[in-house]
Amino acid sequence: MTELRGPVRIVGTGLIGTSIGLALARLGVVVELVDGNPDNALMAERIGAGSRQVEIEPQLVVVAVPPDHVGAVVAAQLDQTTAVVTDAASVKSKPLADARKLAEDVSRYVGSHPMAGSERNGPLAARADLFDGATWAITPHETSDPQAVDLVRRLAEACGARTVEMSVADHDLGVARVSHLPHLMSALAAGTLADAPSSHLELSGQGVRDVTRIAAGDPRLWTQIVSANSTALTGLLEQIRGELDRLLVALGKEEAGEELTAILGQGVSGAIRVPGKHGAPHIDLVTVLVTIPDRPGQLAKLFADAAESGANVEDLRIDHSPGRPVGEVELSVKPGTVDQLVDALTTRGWVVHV
Ligand SMILES: NC(=O)C1=CN([C@@H]2O[C@H](COP(=O)(O)OP(=O)(O)OC[C@H]3O[C@@H](n4cnc5c(N)ncnc54)[C@H](O)[C@@H]3O)[C@@H](O)[C@H]2O)C=CC1
Ligand SMILES: O=C(O)C(=O)Cc1ccc(O)cc1
Repeated sequence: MTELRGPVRIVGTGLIGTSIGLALARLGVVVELVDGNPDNALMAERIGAGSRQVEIEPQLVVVAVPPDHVGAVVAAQLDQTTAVVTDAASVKSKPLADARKLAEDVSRYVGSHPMAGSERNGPLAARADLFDGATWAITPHETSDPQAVDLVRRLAEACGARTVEMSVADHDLGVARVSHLPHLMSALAAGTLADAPSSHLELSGQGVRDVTRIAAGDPRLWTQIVSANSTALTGLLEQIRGELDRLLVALGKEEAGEELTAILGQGVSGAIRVPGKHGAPHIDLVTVLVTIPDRPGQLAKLFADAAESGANVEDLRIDHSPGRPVGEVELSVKPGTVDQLVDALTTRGWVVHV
């Protein structure tokens, strides 16, 4: 096994690069920060992700720049160092093809992709715990050196992630389904709100927030991501176009109940296959709804009371609309622990619904 000793050079100190730096800093690994925009490297240094000047040669270089630039930066780093080089781009075929055009030998390069991020960008959006419990894909190519693959796996683990190894092509098909298509659907749904009357937007609840959150991602970055994965996306979008036509026909019928139920049922079948947190299989959780007065300190009290119950809160959602005197907190717990949570909260005066 190859040990991750560092230094690790990060090229591209935005959301992902700076988060990797912060995660490695937790372990005391020496991190060098490089960015085409000096302000971003300075900001990343100031928030503790590493240092802009490191005298020792890197053991590993992580390229965390937008996909169109990855191949060139990877090739330059292979040329300038003797380090293993990886990248974090959301697509894997194009960076590899670009790097191969520019570098003679790409055996020290192994692509990778942390499956965690945010709709925000830049170093100020970075978090040390961004990858804790997340999946991180490692995508060796035909000539990747096995020791380089090992070192990249070590990087992902050091950042708190669990790794899955897959081919470059399979990765790009997979992310088209679980990341890029959902992003485009979110953008289309959110786009219809751009000119909506504010009286309609005032009706917004958690559902529309869930569906539109990722649409706020940087359009320039996402243009590069979806363009680089256009073949896989085209197939999926054609499938969706067929389903949209089926939906329109069903909605146009007077007695369309069964057809609509079938389409919505297919959605349920897909939704329950999305794995739960930490890559674990999906388990049915029970949601306990707690009404919470809009006063300082109430959330802290609720969490303390929930902890007293001994039930582990697996997921949490806060639905709070400004101007309303109360908000609602959803605590998701395993079915076996619902009663103890409800009892403990009710005894302590909370208004609880299951
Ligand atoms: N945003 C997300 O949630 C996720 C993004 N990724 C991938 O990570 C990579 C970085 O994305 P973000 O951190 O979100 O972007 P970002 O916009 O926050 O950061 C990108 C950084 O790269 C720098 N940069 C651009 N071109 C450069 C070059 N040629 N040389 C040196 N620095 C350069 C920019 O100045 C910026 O600081 C992308 O390839 C993206 O596909 C992967 C997982 C999640
Ligand atoms: O914001 C989220 O929930 C994401 O899923 C972020 C994300 C964006 C791009 C990726 O390549 C991987 C993850």
